Amino acid sequence: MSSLVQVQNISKSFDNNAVIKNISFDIPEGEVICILGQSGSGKSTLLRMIGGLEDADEGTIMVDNEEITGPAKNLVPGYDFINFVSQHFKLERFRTVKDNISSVISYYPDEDREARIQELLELCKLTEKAKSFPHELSGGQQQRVAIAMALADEPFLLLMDEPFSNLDVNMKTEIRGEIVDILKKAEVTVILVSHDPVDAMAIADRVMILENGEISQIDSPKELYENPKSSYAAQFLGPINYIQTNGSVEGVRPEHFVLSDSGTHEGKISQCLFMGMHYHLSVNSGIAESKLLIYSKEALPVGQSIRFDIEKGS
Ligand SMILES: Nc1ncnc2c1ncn2[C@@H]1O[C@H](COP(=O)(O)OP(=O)(O)OP(=O)(O)O)[C@@H](O)[C@H]1O
Repeated sequence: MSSLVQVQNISKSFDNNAVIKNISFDIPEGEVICILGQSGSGKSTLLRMIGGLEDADEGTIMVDNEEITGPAKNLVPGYDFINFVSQHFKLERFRTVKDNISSVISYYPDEDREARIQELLELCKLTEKAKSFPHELSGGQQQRVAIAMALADEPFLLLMDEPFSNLDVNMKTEIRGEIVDILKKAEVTVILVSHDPVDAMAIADRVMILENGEISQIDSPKELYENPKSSYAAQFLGPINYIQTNGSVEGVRPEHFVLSDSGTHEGKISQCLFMGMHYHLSVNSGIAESKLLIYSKEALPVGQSIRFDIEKGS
């Protein structure tokens, strides 16, 4: 797979405050990559520079072999082959779903436009809603219209800035699945910015962890989750315990502790909390300085001694 996006030695400061610090990475064509980081880590700034909406101080950005430059060099910032979807997507209130999509490609010849609209309605599961107005749609359906509009003129690159942050938790889970489907079928290259690790793990082929304007790690979600290279990356993706083994410290996710009467390790429960899917046990153990977080299917009494093994999958 060839690289569609090449970012080389990009830096950006605002008021002498370095926000992006000498970042380089490539994105292969067709990949969905998620930039994950805390608030203020520079995610949106990086995305906006890739889209040509913000000037970089140093470095180069290439998309499909074309150099991307910001507003300082472009009278009309942005590029035809790069589209944005943000949490503040706007649908025209007095236009139907079909007309909203159609407005993006009004310059297509009639026949091509109609064919493309039908394709997008089908891809985004909106065929039944073609004649509906935005206020007649659920938040998830509106989100899908926004994505159909962003895909309408067949961009090479789709940039999504926190597209799910206005949706409630239940809706988000459903929409996440639908969006994964749409993006994969559309075969478009996507950069998604999020501060939610669940978005990243569910949607992305690769995840970039951005820490204070620097890349902390880029890997597949599974690799990042199982083998984080820093405690920042580790904690970002979910709870992790640090245990001492053979003189070194190792990170172990709670689900890798398996309770067993004949387990190798021992500990004492200091707290047991019901968390829905399982109980969270806080456990004092000689193998860790801090309390361990261990999952249990059943409630266990505080003060009880337990034994457990560490079982890491491949
Ligand atoms: N136009 C600007 N002028 C001055 N400072 C800015 C500007 N844009 C961003 N910043 C600053 O740059 C830093 C990074 O901002 P950015 O929006 O890229 O972070 P982020 O990781 O996307 O944060 P969030 O998740 O909160 O959106 C912040 O400290 C922000 O205040």
